[in-house]
Amino acid sequence: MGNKISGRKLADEMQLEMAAEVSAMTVKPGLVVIIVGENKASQTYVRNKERTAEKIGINSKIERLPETTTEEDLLSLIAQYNQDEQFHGILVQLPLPEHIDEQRVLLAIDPDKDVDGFHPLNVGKLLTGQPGLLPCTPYGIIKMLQASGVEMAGKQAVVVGRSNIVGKPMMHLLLREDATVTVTHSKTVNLKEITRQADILIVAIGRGHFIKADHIKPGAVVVDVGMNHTAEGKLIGDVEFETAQEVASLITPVPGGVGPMTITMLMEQTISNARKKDK
Ligand SMILES: Nc1nc2c(c(=O)[nH]1)N[C@@H](CN(C=O)c1ccc(C(=O)N[C@@H](CCC(=O)O)C(=O)O)cc1)CN2
Repeated sequence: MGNKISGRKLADEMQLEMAAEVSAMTVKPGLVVIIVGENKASQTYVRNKERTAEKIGINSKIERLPETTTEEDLLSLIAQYNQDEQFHGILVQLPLPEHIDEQRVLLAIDPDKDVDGFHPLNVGKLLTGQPGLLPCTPYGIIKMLQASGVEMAGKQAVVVGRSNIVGKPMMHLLLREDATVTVTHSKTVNLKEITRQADILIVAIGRGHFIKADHIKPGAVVVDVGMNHTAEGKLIGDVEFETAQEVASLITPVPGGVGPMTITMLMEQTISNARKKDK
């Protein structure tokens, strides 16, 4: 078995449609991305966001701040962009340096401009089933599953990982699609017994090749959110792709799976915010 879901291909298609939509808008969507420090992976992701925004016709501004930036300085920059009507989306790249309180920073972003969906108000809306801005990685995964014709209603979905960015919001989005959801994590006992029940297995545990073929029920749909670098510098997922694709009916690769969709959903939410201001 084994059939790759290309997030890259779907992302390219969606971005083309977005570019056409933006060119017809009277308000140019604006996105500001704030990055603090020199984290190499974060620098790459931010560059990719800038390139994608440019391709679509979104006005993007990158605020690159030094590692030594104080929490107060970061908060006052966010307050400035909260007031700036040119920007419909504000994103603070994570992780932040240790001396900055991440929750305080996320709380400072205007919830209506929180295109990352991390503000507690948007998290609460997701939890209570109200429309709101969504975390981009789980939102992108739902889009990929829908585009691939994967039925979620009534299916057993297992999420491996309980982060605020992926695992927890993924659980709520799958529930919204009427899946039956189990969330597992690093302290789960008998993990393999649980993952082998999954019709849909979402893996976001942050450990390279943690999930092997024998964790997977034959015919399951497997989504790999992992992004790990080997000692040789190779990018690998949380799932051992080569063996897993023999068992899965559909599987996302790393790279080229979930990652490009994360950036695409960020652009989608920025455009959708700008559309509210469009005549
Ligand atoms: N404020 C946020 N911070 C972080 C988020 C987020 O959604 N919001 N998610 C991750 C990083 N991330 C986006 O910011 C992200 C990671 C990876 C990719 C991606 O396209 N990856 C490529 C491979 C890239 C490479 O070669 O290294 C792929 O999978 O094909 C996009 C976005 C943590 N921080």
